[in-house]
Amino acid sequence: MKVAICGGGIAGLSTAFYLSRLIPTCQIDLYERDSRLGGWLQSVKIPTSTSPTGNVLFEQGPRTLRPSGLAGLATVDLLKQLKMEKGIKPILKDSPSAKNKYIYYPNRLNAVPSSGFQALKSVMQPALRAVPFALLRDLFQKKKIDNEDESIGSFMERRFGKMFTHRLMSSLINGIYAGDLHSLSLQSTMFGFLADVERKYRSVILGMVLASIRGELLTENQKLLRTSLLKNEDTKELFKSLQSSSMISLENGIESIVSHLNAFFDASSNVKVRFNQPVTRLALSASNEKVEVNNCQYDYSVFAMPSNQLSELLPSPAMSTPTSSVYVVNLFYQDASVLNYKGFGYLAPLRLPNNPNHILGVVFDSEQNNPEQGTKLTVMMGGSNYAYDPKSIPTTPEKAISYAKEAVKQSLSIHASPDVANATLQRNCIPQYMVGHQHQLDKVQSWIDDNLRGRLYLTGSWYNGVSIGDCILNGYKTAQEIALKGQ
Ligand SMILES: Cc1cc2nc3c(=O)[nH]c(=O)nc-3n(C[C@H](O)[C@H](O)[C@H](O)COP(=O)(O)OP(=O)(O)OC[C@H]3O[C@@H](n4cnc5c(N)ncnc54)[C@H](O)[C@@H]3O)c2cc1C
Ligand SMILES: C=Cc1c2[nH]c(c1C)Cc1[nH]c(c(CCC(=O)O)c1C)Cc1[nH]c(c(C)c1CCC(=O)O)Cc1[nH]c(c(C)c1C=C)C2
Repeated sequence: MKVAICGGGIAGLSTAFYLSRLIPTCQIDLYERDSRLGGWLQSVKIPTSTSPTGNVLFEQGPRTLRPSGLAGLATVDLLKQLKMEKGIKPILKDSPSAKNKYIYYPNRLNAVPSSGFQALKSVMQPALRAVPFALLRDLFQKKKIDNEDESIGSFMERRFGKMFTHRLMSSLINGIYAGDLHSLSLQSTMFGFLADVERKYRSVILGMVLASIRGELLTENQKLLRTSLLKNEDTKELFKSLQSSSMISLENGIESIVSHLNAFFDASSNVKVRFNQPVTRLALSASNEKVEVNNCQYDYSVFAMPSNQLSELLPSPAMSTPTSSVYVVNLFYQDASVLNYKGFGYLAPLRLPNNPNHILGVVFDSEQNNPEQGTKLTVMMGGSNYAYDPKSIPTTPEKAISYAKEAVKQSLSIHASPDVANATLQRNCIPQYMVGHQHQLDKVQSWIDDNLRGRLYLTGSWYNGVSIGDCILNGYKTAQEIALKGQ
């Protein structure tokens, strides 16, 4: 069997890895248009004399992995298979970094409640005073009468009221999708399960408790994937040991996953990585028995590229997943005491007054991984605001760094200048699953089934889940489906 995997981000890489393990006789060609693998996984080490390690490790993209849930199980399995468990830096659930998340509103940090009791106390904070009333409101709200998809904002306002939605939920959506919760689909984002809970139980708060107790939060297919992943005793043991952690980071940076995968492919006889080879042609062969990628024929192909490539390569119905762009500014201070907060970081609500540079939030990186023994922050700017106001995109990295310094001065009272600063504009980096995303995806999938005889698989952040864990899980699932067909 021959398989082409199009795209060398974490989605394509994990698909290639699992397929190579499931079918050692399968010849796998992985096409990547760039000279590097990893896509948005971008860890950089910048030399500096201000750190005892001689450099400072910055994440220009993702930095944390979720070890819980089905996507978390797939992540842990991949880390175990790659023998990376020793490099895992767990962030324990009861640590300040996990418990302390903040909302910046209107001009101060508000600690997000991490327990029921704290939720009641949150009336004392401007950003969160609606929380207790929002939770009460949900208990008496009627449920939606139809099953149509709606925006996260519409759902949250209906269940929990406007203030809770604007101040807390819009911040959270900034911190995951860098998006506008009034445009994003409830059904297709990580909150999709809430629609099912409301349909079945009316109250979301009560329903989540009952659904979790009854094991209803996973579909039958997901339960099969979980059983399959847990068959590996080593994975099961590592997964169990990480359940006391809310997140994990990796000692040598998130991109170390890519280096381990690359080393695996170099050592394997059945995976060929085609660097600097963009996929420019994708079609069913004349015999209808093969799929052609560029000028080679394969039994199956896996599409792990941005959805805008779909309409360039196939006459399928459009899959126009919009995207948001984020300016990522990394700051390092040799002084470990410049930050007066312990926690994961803070997020800003969507329409924060006096936020001309569209600050989305700041990650307190040195709280999670601090070999440099200083203070490390990542300021993220833009998101949906850059789409509404493209002129606000900083025209140079220096400008972005000055905006980031202004933000940490205003929000964290950090007046010192950073010893090392790094700014990267990540254009079109986070897919925006708009209302109706799943309906669009279904149309494309049925076109592919009809016109490519099911020989093309879609995976990646553009389709069903933006987290690294979602991409790895879908890579595992896709490899299993191809292996099943190849039997
Ligand atoms: C700033 C930022 C912070 C994030 N933080 C987190 C986090 O903390 N935790 C988390 O779980 N997730 C996080 N994410 C999300 C996660 O990083 C991404 O969703 C995920 O990496 C996407 O992987 P992918 O393989 O689907 O796509 P991509 O990484 O986009 O990879 C696609 C690959 O396809 C290649 N390609 C494109 N077109 C072609 C072509 N025609 N031919 C050949 N190759 C092609 C590209 O060069 C690229 O290598 C973050 C994302 C960003 C941008
Ligand atoms: C300030 C902007 C952003 C921060 N992270 C991201 C943006 C745009 C991107 C991002 N972060 C996470 C994911 C994966 C989502 C998932 O499905 O797991 C993505 C795409 C991880 C994450 N970040 C926050 C949460 C609650 C999560 C998911 C759950 C988890 O892993 O625990 C919130 C959050 N993000 C940022 C900050 C500063 C912050 C909270 C204070 C940065």
